Amino acid sequence: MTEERSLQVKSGNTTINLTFSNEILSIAGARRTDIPSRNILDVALKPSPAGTTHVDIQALVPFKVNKLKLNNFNYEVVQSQSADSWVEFVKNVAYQKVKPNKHLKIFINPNSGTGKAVKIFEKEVKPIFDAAGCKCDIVVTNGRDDAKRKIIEASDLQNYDAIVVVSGDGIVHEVVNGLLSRKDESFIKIPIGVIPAGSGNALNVCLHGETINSSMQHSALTIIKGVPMDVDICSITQEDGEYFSFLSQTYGATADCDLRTENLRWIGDSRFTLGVLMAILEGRRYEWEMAIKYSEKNKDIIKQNYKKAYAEQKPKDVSDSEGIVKIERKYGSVNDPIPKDWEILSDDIFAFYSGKLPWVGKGAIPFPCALPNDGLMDVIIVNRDKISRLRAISMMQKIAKGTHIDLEEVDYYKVEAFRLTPKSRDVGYISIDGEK
Ligand SMILES: Nc1ncnc2c1ncn2[C@@H]1O[C@H](COP(=O)(O)OP(=O)(O)OP(=O)(O)O)[C@@H](O)[C@H]1O
Repeated sequence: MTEERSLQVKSGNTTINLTFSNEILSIAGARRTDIPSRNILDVALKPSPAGTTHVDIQALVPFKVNKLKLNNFNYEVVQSQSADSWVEFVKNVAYQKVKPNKHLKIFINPNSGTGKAVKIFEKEVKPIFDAAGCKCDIVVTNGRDDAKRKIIEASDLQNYDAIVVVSGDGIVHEVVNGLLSRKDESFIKIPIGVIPAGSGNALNVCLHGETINSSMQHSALTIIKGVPMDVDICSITQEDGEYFSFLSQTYGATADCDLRTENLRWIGDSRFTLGVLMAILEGRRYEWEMAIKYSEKNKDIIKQNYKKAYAEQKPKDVSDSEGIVKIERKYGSVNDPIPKDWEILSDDIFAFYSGKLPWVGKGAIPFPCALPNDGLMDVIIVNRDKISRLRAISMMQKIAKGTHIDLEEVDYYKVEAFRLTPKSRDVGYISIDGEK
């Protein structure tokens, strides 16, 4: 319970008490009551030329279903001597756990999703960052790897409180890879925030859930007031070097549904569904060899462990977060011999999907037991000869709710590492975080 403070202000012809108690800003007698305090962005005092003092409150208030709207409240203050301390008090409570007035490095991909990222940022997001007193340094990316290159080359990263991407997961992937490719690992502690302007926006769905996934205002608020959390990053070696992945690694129909439908970008996220349907109807078969180090193979145990870990999760204080402090590479590289305790799989598959986070997009939660920092990857393997076309369609529908893992044709594992070798380079893509 926070200390009671009130400020007498005029609203039209009535005098009202602005109070801030019990983490609720209530405006007694005014139009609006019970505005959650966490949505207050900024409070300021403004002396008018005539000598009266006004208090300006900018707040994100609930609007329609699952939306927020930026509102300005302006009141004339009756007792101006208590106004300063009231404003200070409200600011302190509204930004209890996070730094106010953040300095943000922002990357906008103008070609993300349906190509509206710049407009979305200018109209829906920038006014919120401005209201919260954030300083925005904006880069509009000019092509593949531009964001990655700029992160590697930046000499001023220490000046920023967060890196924000206005894009899909592709620019998040580039930022992660840029940070981890820097020589000075100290800067990789910077939190990454996301405004979902792409087609899949998996990271944003994982942060906000599916219902408010498309609310730019919620995403902006998370950047302003969210507490950073730790997420494992996977290290991947291919013949041409090392990559880092925060989201997923996939081969088979699950990779093709994204990478073989790039030309259908204009239809939005339905292209992924269409892509899997095409793979099922064509009866695609993917030949491979897989060496895998399991951590847990039993689905029931995986589910129980997940429930336990989830129940024990506690909100963390911002100061607890260490960010990415050190890269611990446990399993050598692609040219090393396969360790003895790994198992080898070689039956043809329909899909292999490995992930660090539950959702890979709206309506697709392939890894319902994923924990962002358990040091393990969740893996699905669908054997080509065990699943019929009909069951493959049923599996696809069940992925929307994460119940596909109960199908007997679907293997669901927790793994520490794997090595994937497609038999032919002509069949199918390998996709890392949705990138080729
Ligand atoms: N100016 C640009 N023109 C074309 N492509 C760009 C540009 N800037 C960045 N890119 C590339 O666009 C690719 C896709 O970007 P992004 O992930 O933002 O959108 P998306 O694919 O629609 O969303 P999602 O990854 O969530 O499906 C990235 O690989 C990125 O490197």
